[in-house]
Amino acid sequence: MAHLNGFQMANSDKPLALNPSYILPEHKRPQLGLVSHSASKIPVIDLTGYIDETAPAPSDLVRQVSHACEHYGFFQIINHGVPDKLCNRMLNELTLIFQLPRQERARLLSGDPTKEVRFVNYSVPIDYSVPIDDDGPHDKVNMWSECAYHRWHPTDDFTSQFPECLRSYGEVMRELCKELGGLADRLLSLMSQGLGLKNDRLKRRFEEDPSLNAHANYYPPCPAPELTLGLRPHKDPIALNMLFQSLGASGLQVMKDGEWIAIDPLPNALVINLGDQLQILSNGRYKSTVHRAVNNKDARVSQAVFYGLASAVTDPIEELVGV
Ligand SMILES: O=C(O)CCC(=O)C(=O)O
Ligand SMILES: [Fe+2]
Repeated sequence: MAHLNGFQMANSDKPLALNPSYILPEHKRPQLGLVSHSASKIPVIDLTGYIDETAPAPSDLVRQVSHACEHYGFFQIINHGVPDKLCNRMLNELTLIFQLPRQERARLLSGDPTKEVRFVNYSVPIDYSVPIDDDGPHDKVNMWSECAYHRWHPTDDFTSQFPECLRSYGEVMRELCKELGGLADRLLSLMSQGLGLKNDRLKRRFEEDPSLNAHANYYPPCPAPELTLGLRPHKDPIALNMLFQSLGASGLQVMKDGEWIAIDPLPNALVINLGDQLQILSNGRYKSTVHRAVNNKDARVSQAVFYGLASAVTDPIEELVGV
């Protein structure tokens, strides 16, 4: 990805620079030399031929998904049925929205979570408390990233609220999200089957009270990846994340058995991870896992498409209680 020298955060009239507000205290730094880049450490699951979520899936596929959900909370999928061209077009359009003049992004900058479309970065005060599993008081340090939040939906035109400057990004997202609705159904069916439930059990539960949000993340080129973080260690509070990442820069890292493992981008793969809601719905069988994003000398983008329940409080699926 091209170097964007001179990137400006939406609310700053100066090019982004490594000032003390981005530098982590020593014990919070990412220690990149200790991170494992072994591709085999996080499962890669091939979904070839799995098209109809209403039919029973091959038992080996169900086993692979269930094993990944129980032991990692993260896996990558290939041959997932979402056209690769569309995924790449979306990542290109996403990159372009962070090349918009910063004044255009500034108009959409807001810490108000009720706004349907908004940009955020860590120097904008948030007027609500985000339920994240944080590992300590480094709140004063800004993360080296900016994000565009918006709703998504497989069939509604969620882009009708988008301003003109997001039109082209919105068009490709709308097309992509039609596909992601189907992918989410297939994944939830595999997970339901892995839990010994009816294929449509999780899907039906989500449909009672759905929440659909997308986070388009931009990590600007960083002169000192060792001293900064793009996203602090956290678990996703919602149920399911379908995550796209740009090729060429590795940034996503997952905590497993006390070690950070990089999920280096794989061509045409999507990263799937579970959040706290699926851990609860599965009565603790499936795992929500701590992860973070680190920076690179080059820019990196990712698109996190979250699906889950709107309510902050949820119970395990009834059939899984007391078994
Ligand atoms: O950029 C990434 O790969 C991670 C994004 C993420 O964890 C999030 O948006 O919650
Ligand atoms: Fe996350």
